[in-house]
Amino acid sequence: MRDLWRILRVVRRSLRGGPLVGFVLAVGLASLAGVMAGVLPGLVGVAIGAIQGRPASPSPGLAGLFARLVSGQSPWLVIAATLVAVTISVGVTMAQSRAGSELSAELTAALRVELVRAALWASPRAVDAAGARALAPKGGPPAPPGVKAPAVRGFEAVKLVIARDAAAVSDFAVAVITGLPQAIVTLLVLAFELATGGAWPVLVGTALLFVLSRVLSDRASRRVGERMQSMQRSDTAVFGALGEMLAGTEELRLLGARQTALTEVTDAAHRAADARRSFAAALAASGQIKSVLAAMSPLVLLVALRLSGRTYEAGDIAKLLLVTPLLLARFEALDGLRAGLLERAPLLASLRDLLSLPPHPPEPESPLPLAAITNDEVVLDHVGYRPEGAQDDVLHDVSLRIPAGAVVAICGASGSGKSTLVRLLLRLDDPTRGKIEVGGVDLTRLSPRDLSRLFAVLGQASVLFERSVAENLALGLADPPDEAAMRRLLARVRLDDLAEDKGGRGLGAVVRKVPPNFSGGEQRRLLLARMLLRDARLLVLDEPEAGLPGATAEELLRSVVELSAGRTTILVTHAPHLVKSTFNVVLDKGRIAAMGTHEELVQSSETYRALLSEGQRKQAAPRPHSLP
Ligand SMILES: Nc1ncnc2c1ncn2[C@@H]1O[C@H](COP(=O)(O)OP(=O)(O)OP(=O)(O)O)[C@@H](O)[C@H]1O
Repeated sequence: MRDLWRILRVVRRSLRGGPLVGFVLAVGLASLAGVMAGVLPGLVGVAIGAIQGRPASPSPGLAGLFARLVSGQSPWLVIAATLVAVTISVGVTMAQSRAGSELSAELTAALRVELVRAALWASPRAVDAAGARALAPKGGPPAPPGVKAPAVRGFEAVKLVIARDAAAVSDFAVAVITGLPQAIVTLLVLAFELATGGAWPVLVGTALLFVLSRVLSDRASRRVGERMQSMQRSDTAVFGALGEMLAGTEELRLLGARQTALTEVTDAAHRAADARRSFAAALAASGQIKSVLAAMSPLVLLVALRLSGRTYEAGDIAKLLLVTPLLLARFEALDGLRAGLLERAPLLASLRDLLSLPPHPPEPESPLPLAAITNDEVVLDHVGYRPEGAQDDVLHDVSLRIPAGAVVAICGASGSGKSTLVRLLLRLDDPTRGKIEVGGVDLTRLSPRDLSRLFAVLGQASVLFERSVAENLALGLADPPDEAAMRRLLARVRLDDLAEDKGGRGLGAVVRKVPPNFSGGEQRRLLLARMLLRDARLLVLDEPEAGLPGATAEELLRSVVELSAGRTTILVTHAPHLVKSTFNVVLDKGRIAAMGTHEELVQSSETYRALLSEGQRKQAAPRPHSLP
């Protein structure tokens, strides 16, 4: 229950309009519907008594008040009054159900917004881990055989939590918010009516019948909960498999692995179907126990009447016959909420877990404005980094000063720590030791939202989104640049066709990934244009030439150096000799092995020479020119 309230509290800020109005309306109508439901059997009993010409004995309850009001009136008038009351009751119930649905829709939307906010602001590593935790079995039965290793599917689980579980939790929250007052109010009204009418044994008998039903169906309810968890894990496996397959359709075709993929998805889908069937069977079994006991309720009524030792009129008996299943249903409703909380405990915990992920990087207590950085010199001061759970440091005691306006190339063999260094600089991860400063300001003193204004980035994982070229270029900019500025920049990165709308492609062309409609080189140039369009003070590029053939890579790197002139630029590259930067830093196994200009390093650094010969060997790889 605590999890549920905590989730609702977080969601409050994303509710549109006056969040209280929806809650008050839903709870108010639910309570009113509860009163009406409790009163109706008594009113029907009065009407039946009136038809028989034997008015019910007026008791102090609401039905008694009604009986006094209609006493001596014609039976038809009493029936008409009862019909009006029934109609009002139906109207209230419909309005309550509508208010509940609206509240549920609003809550679902707000919960999804908050979950997405949490996932976007938290560290991706933490989000992935939260997703993996959501998939881990929590005391239930083991996942169905064939369900994929959950640890690698954290993000898939997060997608499902946001898309599916948010709706399930919202529906349940509304059921609690409205169901609780409704059931309690009805029970109170009925208890009052029965007690004041002297029929309290009916209340006691029904309560005992409910306890019996609870004992018998407890095991069945637990089984429902376990099967539900199992079904959800199998669904996640199908969802994960589908996402992976659809993103890799071309790859699967080229590898000749389509049939394997289909078999895997078929397997997962069938296991999900089995889990669903098994859940449905458990649900039906638990429902049957309840319906058998509900069918026995008239028997309980007769025994209770016999015990009370009084004689009852037909109207009273009719009223009590209506009351017993109603009582039972309200006891069940209350218990259903309790069982629902138990069944949904893992779901609620996953949601709470995700919602309480702290933003990363955290907001400093007293952030310094960007203007506090008066020059763009970058200093790494004894920086070390060990990823969480790793045995060794990936970076060891790295100290480096990059003067303002310099273009510095960071090079080194694969795995030497180049990308890690860039991640620390951008605060995607934080150093485990040492600090990084720009213009004398420790990066941790800046507000995270200022980081995207300080750095413009072209990373290894930079992607274009499936939207127009213009939208891709303007993504994240508070003031979208005008068309002329975009065209000028496209021309500068040598995307003349796009700049001039040639060949049917221009700023409005939509980028597609599968199958791609932009070449690898064009995509990199677009990313370069996107980076340069930002009015950031420092440029950071992590292997912008990655995956491009030699000539294209060389041309791209030359564009980078030419276009970044004047701004402090940190460029991770495997081809430092192509950059002609003033300064190169050579990393080796997480340490700085050498620093200097290209000429100096060629003379002094064995590691650098090895890198160059490796890079040149790749470039000089023989190509077939013509067939004999
Ligand atoms: N989260 C992590 N857990 C464990 N090891 C990690 C983690 N992140 C990085 N590493 C390790 O740190 C080392 C440096 O990785 P990094 O990506 O920085 O290398 P790189 O120089 O950029 O390599 P490449 O040129 O191939 O991109 C690698 O050995 C990598 O396996």
